[in-house]
Amino acid sequence: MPFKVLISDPLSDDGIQVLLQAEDVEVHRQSGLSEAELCSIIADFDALIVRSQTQVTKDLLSHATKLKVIGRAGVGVDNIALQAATELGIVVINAPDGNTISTAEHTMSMLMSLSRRIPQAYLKLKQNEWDRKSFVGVELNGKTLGIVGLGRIGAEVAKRAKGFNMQIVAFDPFLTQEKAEKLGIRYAGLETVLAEADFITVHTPLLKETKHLISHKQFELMKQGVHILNCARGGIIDEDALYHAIMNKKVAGAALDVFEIEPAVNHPLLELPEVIATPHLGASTVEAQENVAIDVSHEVLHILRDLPFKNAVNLPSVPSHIMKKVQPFFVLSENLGSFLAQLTIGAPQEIDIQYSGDLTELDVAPLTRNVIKGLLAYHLGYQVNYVNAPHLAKLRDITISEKKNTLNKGFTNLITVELKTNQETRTVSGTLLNGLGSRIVKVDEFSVDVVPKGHLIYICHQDKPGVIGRVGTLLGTHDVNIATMQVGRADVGGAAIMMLTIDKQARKEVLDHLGELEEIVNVTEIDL
Ligand SMILES: NC(=O)C1=CN([C@@H]2O[C@H](COP(=O)(O)OP(=O)(O)OC[C@H]3O[C@@H](n4cnc5c(N)ncnc54)[C@H](O)[C@@H]3O)[C@@H](O)[C@H]2O)C=CC1
Ligand SMILES: O=C(O)C(=O)COP(=O)(O)O
Repeated sequence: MPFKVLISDPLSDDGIQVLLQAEDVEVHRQSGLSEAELCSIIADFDALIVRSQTQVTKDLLSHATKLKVIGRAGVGVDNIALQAATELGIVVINAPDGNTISTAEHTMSMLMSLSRRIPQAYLKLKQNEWDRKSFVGVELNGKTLGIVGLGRIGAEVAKRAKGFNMQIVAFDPFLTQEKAEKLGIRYAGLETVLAEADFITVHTPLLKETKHLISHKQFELMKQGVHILNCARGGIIDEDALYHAIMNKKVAGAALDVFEIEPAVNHPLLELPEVIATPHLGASTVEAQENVAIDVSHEVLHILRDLPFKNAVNLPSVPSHIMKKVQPFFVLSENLGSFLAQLTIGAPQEIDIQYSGDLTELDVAPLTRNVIKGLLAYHLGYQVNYVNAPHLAKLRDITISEKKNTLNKGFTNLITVELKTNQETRTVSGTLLNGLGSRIVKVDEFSVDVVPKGHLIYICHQDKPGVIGRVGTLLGTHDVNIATMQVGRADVGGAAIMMLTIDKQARKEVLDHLGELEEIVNVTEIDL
C-alpha cells in the first residue's frame, strides 16, 4: 500500500515533484477544507503537509490514527498543536531556511513603503487624486532600526538595513556581544531597543513568552512618532495596544503582514490611514515557495520511509555531523531496551543508561530515546515511537537517567542499560564492533557474545555437566534448530546462563519443557 500524503494548503507544484514521482506515495491536494471536513478524512493519511492556513488542532489529531508526520512548508508552527502531536508520536517538521530571504525582503519592502507612505499615495492616485502634500515621508538614512528577534530573518533584515545606512540595535536572548559586533550592530536589552529606535521590527516566533511582547507598557517606552513593523506573527504585538498608540500619536505608522486572527478582514487597524498591510505575504514568492516545498517534501518522504531526517520541531535537534556518528547505534540501543523489557518481570520503574568509550564524546540523547522506545514498545506496541517515548515513560512515572562513563571495559564503545522494576533489577550491555555489527556482551554479571537479532532463548541454570546436552537434545526432538549458542558463568558450578539463537520461534510447550529440565532455573524467549 502506498503512503498517503494530504497537502491541505497551496504548495508549489515544482517543489513537490519528489513526492509526486515517488512510487510508494499517493499525493492528495485539497486546500481550503473546514476542520470538520479534515477530521472526516484525516484517518486515511500517513502524512499531512500544511502552510499557515490549516489549523492542525488537537481535535483533528485525535482523528489522525495513521498519521506519522506533519510537514510545515514554512517556519512558524503556531498553527499546529505540537504537544498533542508529540503525545501521539507524530513527528512535526518544518522548512526553516527556505523563506528567510523572501520574508526579510518583504520586511524591507514594508519598511520603505511605510517611511514614504507609498500605499496611501498609490490609493489616492488610483482614485484620480494628484495629492503631493499629504504624503511627506521620512528618510531611513541615519535612523535607528530596533530589531526584536535576531534569528534568521532578523539578521537578514539587519544586513539589508545597514545598506540604507541605518543604525541597528537588536535584542534577542541568544544574541551575544561578540555576534552583534560581527554583524556590525549594537546589542541591547528589550527596553533600550524600544526606547532608542525610530523603526521597530519584530522577528520572533509566536510563543507563550512572546505573546503581546509589545503591549501598552512597551509602547510607553518608545519615542514619539515611532514606526512599527510586524512581518513575523500576529499576536507578538498587542493589536489593541497598537490601535491606541496610533490614536494617541505615539506611533506614526505601522506595517503589518500578519494578524492575531487571519484572515483579517474588517479589522479596526485596517481603517487607520497610518496602517499599511499585506495579507501574510512574507513567504509568498516563487523562490520561497519552491524552496520550502522541496525541503518539506524530502523530509516527509524520509520519515515515511524510516530514513534519517533533520528539521523535527518536536524533537531535540541534533546536528547532522553528530547524527551521522550516533546513527549506527540506533538499532543496538533499541534492541537493548527491547531485550530488557522481555527479560524482566514487574513494572518498569527506573532506566539507567551508561555510555562509555567513544560514545562519551557524542550527544547520546537520540540513543537514550531509542533505548526507551525499545523498552516501552514491547508492552505498548506501535503507539510508541522515537518522538513520544520519553513522554510515555514520564506518564508512567518511569525515571530515566543517562550517564557517561570513561571506563571502557575493553570495548571501544559500550552501552549498558539497567532496568529496575518493582520486582527485580537486570542489566544488559552491548557494543558495536567495527565491520561486524552489534553484539550483546554482558547480561547481568555474565559475559556473552550474541548478535542481538532474531529469536533468542535465554536460559538461567546451574553450571553442571550435561545441562547443555539435555537442552540441545530437547530442542532437536522438537525440531528447533539452534543457530548459535553462548554460555556464561560467574563461578564453576555456580549460576550460569545459556543464550541460544534459534531459526524460528519455538512453541510455548517446548519452552515449558525446557523449564522443567533438571538444573534449569528459568527460560525466557526474546524476539529482537
Ligand atoms: N510573514 C511571513 O510570511 C513569515 C513569518 N515568519 C515568522 O518569522 C518568525 C521568525 O523566523 P526565523 O527568523 O526564521 O526564526 P528564527 O528561529 O531563526 O529566529 C527567531 C528568533 O527570535 C528570538 N526570540 C525568541 N524569543 C524572543 C524574545 N522574547 N525576544 C527577542 N527575541 C526572541 C530567538 O532567539 C530567535 O533568534 C517565525 O517564527 C515565523 O513566525 C517566518 C517566515 C515567513
Ligand atoms: O513560514 C512562516 O512562518 C510563514 O508565516 C509563512 O506562511 P505561509 O506558508 O505563507 O502561510
